Amino acid sequence: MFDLTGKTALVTGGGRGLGLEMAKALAKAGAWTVINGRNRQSLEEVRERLAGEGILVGIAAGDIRREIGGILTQATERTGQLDILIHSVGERDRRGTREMEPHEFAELLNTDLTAAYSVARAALPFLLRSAAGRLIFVTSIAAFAARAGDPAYTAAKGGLSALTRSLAVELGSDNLTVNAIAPGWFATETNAHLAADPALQAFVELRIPLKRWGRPEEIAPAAVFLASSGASFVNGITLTVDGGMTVQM
Ligand SMILES: NC(=O)c1ccc[n+]([C@@H]2O[C@H](COP(=O)([O-])OP(=O)(O)OC[C@H]3O[C@@H](n4cnc5c(N)ncnc54)[C@H](O)[C@@H]3O)[C@@H](O)[C@H]2O)c1
Ligand SMILES: O=C(O)[C@H](O)[C@@H](O)[C@H](O)[C@H](O)CO
Repeated sequence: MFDLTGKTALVTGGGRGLGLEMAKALAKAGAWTVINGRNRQSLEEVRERLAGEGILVGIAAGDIRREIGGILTQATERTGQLDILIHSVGERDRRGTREMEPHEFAELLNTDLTAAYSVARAALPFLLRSAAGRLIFVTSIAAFAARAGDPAYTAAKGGLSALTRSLAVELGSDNLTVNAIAPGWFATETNAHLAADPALQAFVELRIPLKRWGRPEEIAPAAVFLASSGASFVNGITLTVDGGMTVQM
């Protein structure tokens, strides 16, 4: 039910963090998996490291905001198909409303929301040719619950969850489903300084029912599930993986 043999997957932002964890899991489930990032050299290093662990992946270097055509060409080079697209790129710019100029707000929205639309649109011809195409966005619990002083990221992720519903309704079919994953607080590289901060630990214990940060690899099973035939009738959802943080009063 969760076997991805014969599928080809592209994970944007797959060179590190949650994207890398999801890519590894797709590859282990049998998909030919291609990781995207901006820096070819660092993708090559990741590829070599994974090969040492017995996980073989392809690479597709390029900036998703400008080079999606070339990224898709690289991603489909080997198999001529693309069945699963996990769009994990997401930048943060945590400046409050008093600090952030409108053009800076627009820039983050461009990276986190508009580019997601462009990536999805460019990949559509491939995904629709698949017997069971899977478009999966990576949003955030910021889509449902705001933290103070983070207007652009909050708006972008809220928009991305809405875009998930919109595309699921417009394009959903036996050939394509559109879903999202909303991670909560994960101790990824980007959050390492926060995860190591003892002052935040009390907050984590109070606010997250599991009383701890998510381990990066704990995001991966959600991706495998949504990508698999096991999720054939799941369309338009945002699957939250947050240790219960957003359901607690
Ligand atoms: N880490 C968390 O706790 C957390 C929580 C909620 C949501 N998320 C979301 O999950 C996703 C992954 O988060 P992460 O913490 O692993 O991120 P990260 O910053 O560690 O990794 C993102 C990767 O994307 C690449 N990237 C950035 N811009 C790009 C571009 N324009 N083109 C191509 N590649 C680009 C980066 O180089 C990096 O390798 C993001 O969308 C983020 O918003 C993360
Ligand atoms: O991408 C996100 O949505 C964020 O990374 C957060 O959810 C962090 O994990 C948290 O804010 C820790 O500071």
